[in-house]
Amino acid sequence: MAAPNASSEGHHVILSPYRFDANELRWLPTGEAAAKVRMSKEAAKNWRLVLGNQSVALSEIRSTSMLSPNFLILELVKQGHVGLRCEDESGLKHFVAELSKRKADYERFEQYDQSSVQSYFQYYAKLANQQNMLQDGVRTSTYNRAIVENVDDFQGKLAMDLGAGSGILSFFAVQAGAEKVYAVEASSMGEVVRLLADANAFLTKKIEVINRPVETITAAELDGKVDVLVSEPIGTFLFNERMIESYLCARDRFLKPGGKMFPNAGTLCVAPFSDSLLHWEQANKNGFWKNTNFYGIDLSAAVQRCAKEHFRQPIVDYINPECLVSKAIETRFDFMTISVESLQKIEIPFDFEISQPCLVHGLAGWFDAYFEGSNQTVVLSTAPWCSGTHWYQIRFLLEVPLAVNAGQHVEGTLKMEANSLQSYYLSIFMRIKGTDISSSAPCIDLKDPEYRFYTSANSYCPPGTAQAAGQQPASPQQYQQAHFAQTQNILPGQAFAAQCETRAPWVEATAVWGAAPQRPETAPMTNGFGPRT
Ligand SMILES: C[S@@+](CC[C@H](N)C(=O)[O-])C[C@H]1O[C@@H](n2cnc3c(N)ncnc32)[C@H](O)[C@@H]1O
Repeated sequence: MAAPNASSEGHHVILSPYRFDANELRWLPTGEAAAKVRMSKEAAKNWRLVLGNQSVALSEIRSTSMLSPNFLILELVKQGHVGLRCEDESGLKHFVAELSKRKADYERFEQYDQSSVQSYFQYYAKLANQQNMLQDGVRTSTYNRAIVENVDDFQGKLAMDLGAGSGILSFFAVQAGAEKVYAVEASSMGEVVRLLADANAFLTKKIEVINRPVETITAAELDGKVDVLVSEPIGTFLFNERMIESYLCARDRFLKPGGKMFPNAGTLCVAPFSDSLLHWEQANKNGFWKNTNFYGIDLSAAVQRCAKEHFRQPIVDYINPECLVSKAIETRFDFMTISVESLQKIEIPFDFEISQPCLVHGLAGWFDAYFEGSNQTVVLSTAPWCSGTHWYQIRFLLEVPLAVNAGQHVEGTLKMEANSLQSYYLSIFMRIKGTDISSSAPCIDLKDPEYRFYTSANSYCPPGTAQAAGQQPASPQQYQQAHFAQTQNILPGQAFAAQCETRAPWVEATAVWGAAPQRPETAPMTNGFGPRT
């Protein structure tokens, strides 16, 4: 489909090829070459319809159907550009400003790479993938508590469940006393919500399924604004999938003033970590490309590129809390107030005091989600010291680690930039405070993580967490021993390069701690949107 176009040429606004409802300034990204223009007869006097180089005042158009005394409905079925022209330039400016605001909502999925959108909804259309989320006991039970234990926010209320999936949060809302729940689901999983609701007598009349992206719903389709919005729009490192933007869009358009959001806030947490084994694993993944005689071809020219490729990948697995070498910093995002625009570029400055002499190999991250209800606050935490979830934790690696002594500070910034793959590119800059010794990770691709929990026998398994098939946790004690053997003689600010040669022996020793890696029984399913596995 062609890129959306709403350019202003003089007094013309050209809209192509979207269906367009001028009265509500509503865009439907259907790709149909037809336009629907709806506005009051009064407003229509000032507007002209432009088709190619012909234009006609809306009020003069005869081939219209009158749906109500107040609205003029015009259906155009011709191919090509369809537009409006206003005689009054200030009116046009106002129109264009409003249009741009509304356009952002309706084009949410148009702005993305379409193959990304397609695989995204295909993924969620499968029961197996909904089941994975439902069976994340920490996630589902926390949502359950947050909803059913905040009865005052649901009793007799009108609710919306954005991204209903199998419908579970809609059903919890009814259990908490909601009068009616709009279960909004863009994928064909909407059919399952209906199926399950009709199979459970207490749900059937209380659930209304809207099987479309929330961005395409109009207020007129609802009984009114809702009292409470529930959603699980959370991807890896909170923001992968960019579904929180749809959550904010639903808030702006459908939540009553003073209404509640479940969750109402999220915190992103980052802390520096030291994990030489992980770094070594990644640094050595380019081994194949060192081959100088692969069927007579020297592959080694690709070695550097291969290393960069692996360091661009965030590592998703559980983190042994002992790897963290400073207290985490938390950045709170208040879903009740933040804007979609504020999520396009996120910057997290940091200044960590390092607790022990170590190599800092990068930044570890996780998130918490808050449900601050009228009856009680419930927190869904994915921190390394909490029970594991399907989000695990995440680590962003520095290709060249920093050697830091206890008490030194590491300062810098984590930057996140939204991209058209419904995800983010991240960059990290870290410097030992008061020195010019720094390291950076310039382009990390949040959409393309390595699910190390499934690929490395060295991946950590927190107590009480079911291991992936074939996984053995590395011993934290042995790990720490080896780690400190490597790092105890580091001078303040000494660059890592000098340490490289001393690394291999103990890493080899640690590599045999676990059982030999085996393929997990079920290979992780992924659409590239985080460990929904
Ligand atoms: C993470 S799943 C959560 C499913 C379910 N609420 C649960 O907690 O088990 C997110 C769901 O939101 C749907 N979704 C994502 N963006 C959407 C949008 N803009 N409008 C409607 N549904 C959306 C996806 O298809 C997916 O089923």
